[in-house]
Amino acid sequence: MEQLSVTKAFEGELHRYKHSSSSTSTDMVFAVYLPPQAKNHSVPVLYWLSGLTCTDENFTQKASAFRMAAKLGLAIVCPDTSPRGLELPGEHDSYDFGSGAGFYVDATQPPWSGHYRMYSYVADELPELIEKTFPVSDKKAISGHSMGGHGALVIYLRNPGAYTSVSAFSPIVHPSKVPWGQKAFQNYLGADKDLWATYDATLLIQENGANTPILIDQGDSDSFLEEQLQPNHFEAACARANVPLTLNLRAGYDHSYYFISSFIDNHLEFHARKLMG
Ligand SMILES: N[C@@H](CCC(=O)N[C@@H](CS)C(=O)NCC(=O)O)C(=O)O
Repeated sequence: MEQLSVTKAFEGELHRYKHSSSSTSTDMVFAVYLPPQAKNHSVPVLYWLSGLTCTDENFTQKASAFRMAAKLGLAIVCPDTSPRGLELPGEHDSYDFGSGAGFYVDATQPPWSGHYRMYSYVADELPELIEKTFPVSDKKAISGHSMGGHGALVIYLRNPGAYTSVSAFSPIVHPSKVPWGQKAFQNYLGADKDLWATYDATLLIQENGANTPILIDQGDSDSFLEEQLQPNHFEAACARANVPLTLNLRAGYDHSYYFISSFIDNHLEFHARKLMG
């Protein structure tokens, strides 16, 4: 693992690393914020998954999360949103597919299947690496934004017991039914709708339920709300499956990190209560 930087913040440290990933067969970069408590004892971890066009740096630079993470004693791990350094055909042509848009799935279709395996990377490889490298406990939670909110919900729902809690900002809750998800799933997963369903939070919760309350924040002035996000699908599925959901519709907020930074403290406190309770 190559250390790219260490930066002091709120008495803790933000580290960035590059490592060779067995999931993606590429180098991957991730960031980890270690709160000051990590100098004395192991701390729980929140995994943050970002959205389309992002790297690890959108959250670390724009979410304003580290003051609260330092207060709560929470580490935060931010992976990238896709493999990098490849030149697959069409990979860099659009903002909502390919680089910056791995959709947290394990692709089955060539040419993506050899590298675009972000589900395995985030759900399996990265936590294993984090837990053996840093002063963290095996208590973990997961959250994310938009495509990353989709990733957080899916990884949480497919791995019962692995995460103490899940939350999301502006998540793509029903990717099989909206243009962003359909484009990604068609290209990464092919035509098999049963396979699509294993990466669709609304269908997963209908099928499997969940055993902890879920927190979602959504801005009502988000320009993607009607076409891509449609949290009402997830809300209805949670009600049918008897899963407690807090869906905060926030008046006037858009899709940006200004929205995330306005409510990130609530999400960190929500996770800390479960991780440390
Ligand atoms: N208008 C955006 C659409 C993509 C977008 O809004 N991405 C969200 C996640 S879905 C984001 O977090 N962008 C980076 C940022 O705001 O820092 C673009 O084309 O770059």
